Amino acid sequence: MGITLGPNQYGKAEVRLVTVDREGPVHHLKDLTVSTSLRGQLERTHLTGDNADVVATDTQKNTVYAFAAGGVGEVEDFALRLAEHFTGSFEHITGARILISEHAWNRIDVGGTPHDHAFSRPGGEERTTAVTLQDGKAWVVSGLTGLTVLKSTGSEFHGFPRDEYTTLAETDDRILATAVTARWRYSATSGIDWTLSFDEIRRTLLETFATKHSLSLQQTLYAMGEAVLEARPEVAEIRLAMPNKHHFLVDLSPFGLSNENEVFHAADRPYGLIEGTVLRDDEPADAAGLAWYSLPEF
Ligand SMILES: O=c1[nH]c(=O)c2[nH]c(=O)[nH]c2[nH]1
Repeated sequence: MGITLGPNQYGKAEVRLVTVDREGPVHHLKDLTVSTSLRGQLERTHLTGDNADVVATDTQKNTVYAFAAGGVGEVEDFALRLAEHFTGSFEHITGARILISEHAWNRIDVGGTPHDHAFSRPGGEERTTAVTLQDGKAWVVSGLTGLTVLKSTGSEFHGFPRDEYTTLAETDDRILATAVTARWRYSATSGIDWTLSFDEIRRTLLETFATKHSLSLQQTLYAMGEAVLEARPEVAEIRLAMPNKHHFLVDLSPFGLSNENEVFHAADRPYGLIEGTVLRDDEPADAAGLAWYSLPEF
């Protein structure tokens, strides 16, 4: 019986990086969490403790900060620069996975004017990118998390099977709420206006959620993915994870009151978790190859 080392990677997780880009008195902030993971011929350190091939995670962290000098630019380009640096500079490092979450800051509005250098943090949404570079081939999977949305009508759920454990009432008018996590794989790694693409995909996701009359969250998920693929040719595939943030009608009958679809309990847990991939016919599901391998959440 032999024992061998299987797939492995290592790096610095969650490097917190804030940059201030000064355009005279007007400051531009970038607030990122960057995780680096390197892959390659790393048997020596695992099997014998010989660290000759190990780019220290401390070095990886320092590289992230050093590369931020002079400007981060778009997160996709920053991640590609880092991945190319690590794989290009160290012979035994043949692959890199760089994850970046970008935390938004909005300018504080002072008397109707956006302030030059004071910002506020909008709620929990993040823009994300995951760049994978392996043996010279790169993939970009970008996305967003924490995009919390709710529609107070335009959602039904009925026609599901009933057995002895089914208590859920059928409804033709319910609240539909979710916090969207979306990740999409780009078909190229250059020649794409990343921010424009992100903004348009986000807008398409929101508009479809708002306007598609929903018979299930699954149907809404598919419609959102389909709309993105129809609108954005640069996207090869999109994966969505959407928790069903249940809003249950409160039984007011003990108080002699009726509830005309008006008073709800916003439940925390458990929640339905609806996940799905929407693909192009001409892009087989496994075309992603290493793009998705060991990505958190998918
Ligand atoms: O949109 C829904 N999909 C489900 O699969 C489901 N299951 C459930 O209890 N409520 C809902 N709602």
